[in-house]
Formats: sequence, structure tokens, C-alpha cells
Amino acid sequence: MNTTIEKTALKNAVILISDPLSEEGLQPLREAEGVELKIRTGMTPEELLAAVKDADALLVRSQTQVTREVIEAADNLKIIGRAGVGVDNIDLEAATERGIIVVNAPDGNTNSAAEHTIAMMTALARNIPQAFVSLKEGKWDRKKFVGVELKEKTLGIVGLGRIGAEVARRAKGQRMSVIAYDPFLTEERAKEMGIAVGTLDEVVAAADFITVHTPLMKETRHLINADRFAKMKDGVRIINCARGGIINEDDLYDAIESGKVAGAALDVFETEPFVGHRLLDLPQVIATPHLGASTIEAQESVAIDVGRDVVRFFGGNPVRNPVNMPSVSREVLAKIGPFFDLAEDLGAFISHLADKPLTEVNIRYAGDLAEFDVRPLTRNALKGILKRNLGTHVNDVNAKFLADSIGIGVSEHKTTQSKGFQHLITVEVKAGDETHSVSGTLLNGLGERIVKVDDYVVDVVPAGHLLLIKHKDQPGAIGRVGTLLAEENINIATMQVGRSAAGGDAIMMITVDNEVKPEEVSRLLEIEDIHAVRTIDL
Ligand SMILES: NC(=O)C1=CN([C@@H]2O[C@H](COP(=O)(O)OP(=O)(O)OC[C@H]3O[C@@H](n4cnc5c(N)ncnc54)[C@H](O)[C@@H]3O)[C@@H](O)[C@H]2O)C=CC1
Ligand SMILES: O=C(O)CCC(=O)C(=O)O
Repeated sequence: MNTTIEKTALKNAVILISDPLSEEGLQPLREAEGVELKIRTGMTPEELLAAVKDADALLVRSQTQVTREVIEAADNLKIIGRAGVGVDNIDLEAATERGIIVVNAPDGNTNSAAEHTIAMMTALARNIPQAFVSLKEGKWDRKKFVGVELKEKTLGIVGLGRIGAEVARRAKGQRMSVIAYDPFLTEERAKEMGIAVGTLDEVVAAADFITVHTPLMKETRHLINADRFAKMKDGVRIINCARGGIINEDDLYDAIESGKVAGAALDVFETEPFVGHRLLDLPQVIATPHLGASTIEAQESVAIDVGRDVVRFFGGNPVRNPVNMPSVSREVLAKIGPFFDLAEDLGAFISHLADKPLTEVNIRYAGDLAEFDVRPLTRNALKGILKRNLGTHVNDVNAKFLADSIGIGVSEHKTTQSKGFQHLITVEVKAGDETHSVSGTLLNGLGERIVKVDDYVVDVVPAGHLLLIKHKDQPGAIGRVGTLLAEENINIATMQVGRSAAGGDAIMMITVDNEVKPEEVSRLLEIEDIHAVRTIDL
């Protein structure tokens, strides 16, 4: 029986911390019994490969590059915690393939990053860093550093997620007009926020200042490039406190040199550390070394958030901020959580019914369950199906990935019609020309029940050693099976019989106290009218 995540004792878990994390933030981990914290910041890539070998958890900020090589070098790794938002420094595909869950801390640094963006925009508008450097050099130059006001200027925001939205609120406080582009931004939400919405090209064309707040992904790499600079107003100012790479740095350099762009404020860069780059030689560029989240408050908050998720994980509890598996709200989890084991057991059960390789898995959720996000249940069902052949390295993180990679099509269906049950899960598999299905439910106070196998209605607890026997509905068949099992000293705990029609095809579902061996299965198959025997160990 499993919960959402494989239960792993927290005791003796080795937690490797490879970037500086707030000491206060590490308290949840320090307080967890038996944890060994290994704090090794500033490692070379080779040192990291060696240090990660025996780690159960790896906690990072943005500096550590968690590459496929790192993930493959980690024999025990189960969870990677990113104390911050962006996970572009983690090879998510490699982590998912290995069944390693990745969690982040998406909320803890929103405020700090938004404040830093506003600080950078203001500093850019008023040339504050350049003026300060000049003053330190003993010059009292007031003419050179005449700036522009923010008031009544238009701020274009690309990516209106957590940070983008906070920046919008603050910019309105500066009496700027805000126009934003985000694929998920609706007119209604924009109206509620008192901002305008536009396409990316409309936003870049309308803005006096442009700030980007998207993740770095293949779709957003070089989103702001020479073509986009050409569409901007002359004298536009650019701010990037999100990720280097969203703006093409070479194109930005050219746009500043040509006078199209009046200045840029950069906190993040395509390659970090960003030292000695020609962009830094331009007087119109101001920069900070990735400090958006570097406040006492944000660092404490993100470290606490990932620390708590690691503790939850090793305690066998659902994590709050998974990146490579669906996250569901606590309310939904409360509703679907009780069905995790049932979904996995139905998957495990049906994996014994097909002889040929599976090509399709269809999972139907009926009754109350149809109202909820059931993706975690689907993953559990897939885990149950796949672990028979793929073993224990299948878990909720990689079950869907593994199914996809071996070409099994997976679909989810929901209906409120549940054939008299309050909730019903049906797992159907297709394998060559065979189709099998099993339906199960949770009975109040009685736990899991399998209520249907293929076309046969049954009432079986999916646990222990089960024998599924397909036979012809004939007098004596049941007695002969009972006699043979007795001869083999196999005790029957429960027995269920189902049939399509009198004298037609029928099944026996027998729970026995001990495992049934292959030679005993062969003897059962010798009984007349028995045409299939499956042993199912759950
Ligand atoms: N400088 C720093 O220290 C920090 C940087 N960050 C970075 O800031 C960025 C934003 O973080 P959050 O707001 O927390 O993320 P978020 O996930 O809340 O928001 C990202 C938004 O970008 C939108 N988006 C995705 N693709 C887009 C596209 N092609 N065009 C326009 N919008 C698109 C999404 O719909 C989403 O609304 C991330 O890159 C994150 O890594 C976050 C914290 C600190
Ligand atoms: O860890 C940091 O300080 C960087 C934060 C960041 O870039 C993020 O959360 O995406």
C-alpha cells in the first residue's frame, strides 16, 4: 500500500545543500529527527558529482547546475528542492525519468523580485548607479545624469504571473499606465487590475519601459530579439529581473549602440556569473548580480518552504510545490487522497490480466470523483500497472513519463453516472486484440473493493494473494478447484463467483493465504472447463 509518494523514512536521509540557504530557513530540516545535513556550497562540478552520490535530497538555489550527469551520479536521490522559482538550472526531464521529484518555492521571493524590478526601473530612469560612480570618482556632474519620470509613462509587462502582477500593482502606484502580455491574461483580469492587455507586439510597441517576467523555456528564449527591438518606441528602456536568455544579449547590445534602446537594467544573464561582458561596458546599462531574491525575508521564506516540502516528502506526505508532477490543492487532495491506494491496486490487479504488451490505458472516474482533478490518481493507477514489469523504480513522478516512453496511450474520462456507487474507478487496458477492465470503489468503513472484473460483477478485497480463474459455468468446477487447492495445502480465505449467463463463461476470484506456485497453476489448468488461471499478488 502506498501514499502519493513512496514512504521513505526521514531517518538517515542525507540532505546535500549546494548553494547558500538561509540558516533560519533550514530549521524545519534541522528539527527533523535523524537527518544528516551536508552543507557544501561553492563546489566545482566534479566535487558536486562526488558529493551527490549518497544524497537522498539535494537543495539548491540558482547557482548549482543540476544536469543529467549530476542526476545520474546520484544513486539515492529522491527529491531536488529549489529554494526559489526558476528551475531552468535543473534537468527536469532527467529527474522525471529517474522518478526524482522536484519541488520549488514559488511564492517566497515574489515580493523581493518585484521590489527589485521597481528599484532597477527607477535606478535606470534616474541614472542612479552611474551618478553614484561619478560622485565616488570625485565629480559633481549634474547635467550628465538627467533622467526621465515614470509618471504617465507606459510600462509593458511580458509575463503577468506572480512577479509580473506585483510589478503591475507597484507601477500603478508610480502613476504609470500598464499594458501586459501573458497567454493566460484575460480581459476580465486585466480590467480588475486596472491594466491594459495586448499581444506581445502590441505591448512592446506601446511601452516606454519593458519588463519581462516569464520563465526561461524554449518558447521564451530570445523572446525579445532584434525583430522585437525594431517594433519598440525609440528610447525605450528594458528591465530583466527574470532570466537571462529571455532577451537576446547581442541584439540588446546592438539596440543600445544604435540608440533604439535608451538603457537597460539587468539582474540576470544568459551565462552567470556574468563578468567581463561587453554589455557591462555600455554606460546605458546598469546591472546587479542576480539579486532579485536576495533579501533576508525572501531567503528565509524560500528555504523554509523547500525544507518543509522535503520533510513532508520523507514523511510520506504529499508535497506542496511539485514541479514535475501535478500539484493539487489541499482541498482536492483531501477528497482524492483516500483513493490513491485503490487506484494503484486496480492498476496492479489489471497488469496481471493481459498477456500481450499494453498499448492503451483508459481510466474512468465516476460519481463524486468526477468533480475533481484526478491526475494524481491516474499516476497511481499507472504506477500499479507498470511496476509489475518495471519494478520499484516506477513512482508517481515517472509513471506517466514511462508510460509515454513505452508507447502506452493514457486517457482519463469522467462521468457522474456511477452505477449506484458513490464513486467508482475503472481501469481498462488494451493489449493487442484483448481488452480488460477492473472497477473498484471504497466502501464506507470497509475499505477497498473490486466490484467488477471484465464483465463479471464481484466483491473482492484487493489485497494479498488472489487467484482469478476463468471457467465454464458447470456443476463441479468450483468443487474441483477447492479440492485441488486443499491437496496443495493452499487455504482459501474468500471465494467469489461471477458468470455471464447460466452455463456460459464464468470467473472465480479466490483469496488464498499463501502464494500459488506455477506448478499449482499448471495443475489447475488441467481441470476440465478451466481455461485461464491468473495469480495476482497485491
Ligand atoms: N531575479 C531573481 O532573483 C528572480 C527571478 N525570478 C524569475 O522571475 C520569473 C517569473 O517568476 P514568477 O512570476 O514567480 O513566475 P510565474 O510562473 O508566476 O509567472 C510566469 C508567467 O509567465 C507567463 N508566460 C509563460 N510563457 C510566456 C510567454 N511566452 N509570453 C508571455 N508570458 C508568458 C506565464 O503564463 C506566467 O503567468 C521566472 O523566470 C523566475 O525564475 C523569480 C524570482 C527571483
Ligand atoms: O536563488 C536565487 O537567489 C535566485 C532566485 C531566482 O532566480 C528564482 O527564484 O527564480
